Amino acid sequence: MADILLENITKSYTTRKVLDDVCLAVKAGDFVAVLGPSGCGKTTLLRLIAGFEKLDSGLIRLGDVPVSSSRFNVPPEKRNIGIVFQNYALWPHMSVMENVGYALKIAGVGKAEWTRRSLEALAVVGMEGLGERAPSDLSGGQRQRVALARCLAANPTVMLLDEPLANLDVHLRASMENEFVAFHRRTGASMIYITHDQAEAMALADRIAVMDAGRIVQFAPPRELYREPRNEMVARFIGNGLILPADDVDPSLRPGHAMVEIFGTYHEVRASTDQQRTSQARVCVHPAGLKLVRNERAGFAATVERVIYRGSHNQIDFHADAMPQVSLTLHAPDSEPLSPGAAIAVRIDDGWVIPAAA
Ligand SMILES: Nc1ncnc2c1ncn2[C@@H]1O[C@H](COP(=O)(O)OP(=O)(O)OP(=O)(O)O)[C@@H](O)[C@H]1O
Repeated sequence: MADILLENITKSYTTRKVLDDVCLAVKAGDFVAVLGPSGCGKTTLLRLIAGFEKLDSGLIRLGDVPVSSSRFNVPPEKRNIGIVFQNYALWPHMSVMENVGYALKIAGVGKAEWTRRSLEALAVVGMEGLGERAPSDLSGGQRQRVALARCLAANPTVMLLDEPLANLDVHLRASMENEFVAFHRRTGASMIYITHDQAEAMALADRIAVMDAGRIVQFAPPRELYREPRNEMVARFIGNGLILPADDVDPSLRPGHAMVEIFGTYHEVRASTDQQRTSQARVCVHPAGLKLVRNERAGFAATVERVIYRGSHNQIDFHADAMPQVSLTLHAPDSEPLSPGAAIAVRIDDGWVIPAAA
């Protein structure tokens, strides 16, 4: 395992800046997800770490070794990095065993040794007995397992995964998620996992770097991103965050909290300990933090738009009467009979004042 350190990385294609002063420190053995919308620069970041692209400025270190700068670029095969791509990148003319053992073979490892390590790696990913098959005779999930076994056999200190589950169906995705976690535990490799699926990132990673337009906006554990998003982009991207306008933000009540006025009623929400008193702010709430209340003075007035039965709860889509153009959502027990058009009152049980831009 190795630390991965990115210092002030900048990369442009022609005149377009794709990565803009990116800094990231991944501790040895950490599982980090890089999450962001399409085109924000995730794959470019990964290709720079792997050594497939040269950076314009900044420095990348793997462990203690500087591997990329504007002046030098250690080639990919000298970085001891394992890579798993979305399209598996298996060689179609080779058997499963040959695919898994190929890197060891060309590195000069003897046949007995590469066969032993390949068999062991295949067993770890539950593919024993399938070594003689051709990749074309495997399912998508099995191919991804072979790609994982290939990494495992090479025993890398750093693993990069670029949307490895994107081509798999929902059930396979869930079982492969477990596979990745087990793989990480077993190898202790530092892992960087690229995805645009926030649920996947939350399920897998110790920490998530949220990217937007070539920058890392926030790098934090999943819980912190969900509860304390640094800006509106992160708030909306993680856990279906909803943004509400707040007036009269008063943090004097107790540290880490603030009283805010939202749609004419007062609510206590969480806030940064250095939140200043201000006349206007934006508050992030999640469907789970909004509650129906019987006493209409205890919540803001709202109107039900749609009720969707979700088994464990009903999803209530509604709008605040003070802001009818924006649809909001809360979860209510199935015992609560509501129809579209019903007048309701909604209290904010949990919310977070988004810090003012620094
Ligand atoms: N070789 C290239 N030449 C020119 N532009 C490129 C090249 N590779 C990527 N880009 C552009 O750089 C930007 C970032 O691309 P990148 O693939 O890193 O984004 P991404 O976040 O991985 O997106 P996605 O989730 O869609 O894969 C995009 O606007 C893309 O069009």
